[in-house]
Amino acid sequence: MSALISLVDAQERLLTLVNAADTIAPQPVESLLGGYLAEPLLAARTQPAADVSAMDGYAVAGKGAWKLVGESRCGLPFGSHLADGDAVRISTGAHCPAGTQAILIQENAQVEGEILSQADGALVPGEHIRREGFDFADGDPLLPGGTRIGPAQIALARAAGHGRLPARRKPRIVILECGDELTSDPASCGHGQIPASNGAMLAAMASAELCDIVATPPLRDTPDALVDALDAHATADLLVFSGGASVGDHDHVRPSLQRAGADIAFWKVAMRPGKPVMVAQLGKQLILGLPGNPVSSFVTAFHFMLPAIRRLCGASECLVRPVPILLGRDMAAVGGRQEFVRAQIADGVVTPLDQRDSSALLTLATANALIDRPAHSAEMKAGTHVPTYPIQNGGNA
Ligand SMILES: Nc1nc2c(c(=O)[nH]1)N[C@H]1C(S)=C(S)[C@@H](COP(=O)(O)OP(=O)(O)OC[C@H]3O[C@@H](n4cnc5c(N)ncnc54)[C@H](O)[C@@H]3O)O[C@H]1N2
Ligand code: MOO
Repeated sequence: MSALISLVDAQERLLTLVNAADTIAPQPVESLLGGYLAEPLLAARTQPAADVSAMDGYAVAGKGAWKLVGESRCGLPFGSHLADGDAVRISTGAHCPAGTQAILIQENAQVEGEILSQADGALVPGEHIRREGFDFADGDPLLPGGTRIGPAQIALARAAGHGRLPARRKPRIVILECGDELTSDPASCGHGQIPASNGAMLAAMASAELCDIVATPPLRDTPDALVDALDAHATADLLVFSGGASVGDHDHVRPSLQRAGADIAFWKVAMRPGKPVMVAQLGKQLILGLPGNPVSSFVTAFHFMLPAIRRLCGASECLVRPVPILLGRDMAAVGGRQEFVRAQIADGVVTPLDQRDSSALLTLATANALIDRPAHSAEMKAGTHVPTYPIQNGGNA
């Protein structure tokens, strides 16, 4: 039970334990920002619904000069067709009347009274015309289920005729931080106490996903407090413990879970920081035990809590993939635990930060990336590409 497993095996194991939450009644598309499509998105209309102009100018039929016979505006299409020698004033996005052969852009046009002629440029048949359905047609499959819903997906869904979409119940995530030393009010720490900071950090990380988050006041380091917390939150989809994950006299999370009848899927992963991370199941409930050191909590939340929440929310891609970025400084060889090194990306180069202690929050808050150094990997020279996870961690963006 206490042998270290690799991160990749641990994540695979975790994701086999989690199912997406049930689907519920369709919800307004705008309310699904940050969620995932519960079903594939199909077009319920054709876009554009007719041939439309891509430029402001004139829709013309035949060779010029032309007689101006009307106007086609957005929302008010010209009601008739163009005969040879006819033209209509047209706006960007307006329907091209039947019979339109080309769009004469207004910069190249000359109008005298009702007569339009070409003053400049070339008139290419079909140019500046967006054909009916070139973006998508009614019934087309647009996006697969499990796609993340961001601003562009919201716009696409609406353009495709959907004001509401099937949705999933928001999973309920409860965050529990354990430690006799923790105080809720950072401004009033007694002797031997420190401000509780992991719970707020984990809740902030989880808030990137469309879930209901309950952050509780710090728990005492006692088995009774843990058992009471398990009872109190029995209906949550995911319980996230921070602290009490290791082997000390006051680390009660794993033994308390075992006593409560939970199955421990794994405890201890070959990673640094974050080794004592634990995943368990109690009935249908998933339980994560994250190590208390703040940077260990952050890194294990990044690799376990967020993927688990994404799976509950119905994501098809739950794991973030690292991107190769040019290394700014040599890095030493790595031992038996995969390392995640706080780093800064600037001007396309990633530079590791010196402080590696897993309690050092300042370095975490200064970092905008984690460099991924696989276990047993050799020394890396500056100028080579290193797998890197950009992290949402404040900053200017
Ligand atoms: N003999 C061993 N000792 C330790 C081992 C080990 O293998 N053998 N593992 C070390 C590693 S690695 C880590 S990481 C830590 C994890 O410890 P716990 O999960 O049991 O965490 P705690 O002991 O409760 O706390 C550790 C540290 O973090 C501070 N902390 C805890 N919770 C919070 C919070 N919510 N907000 C802010 N800070 C918090 C706590 O005060 C401690 O300083 O174990 C090593 N030990
Ligand atoms: O997570 Mo401990 O992760 O090595 O300080």
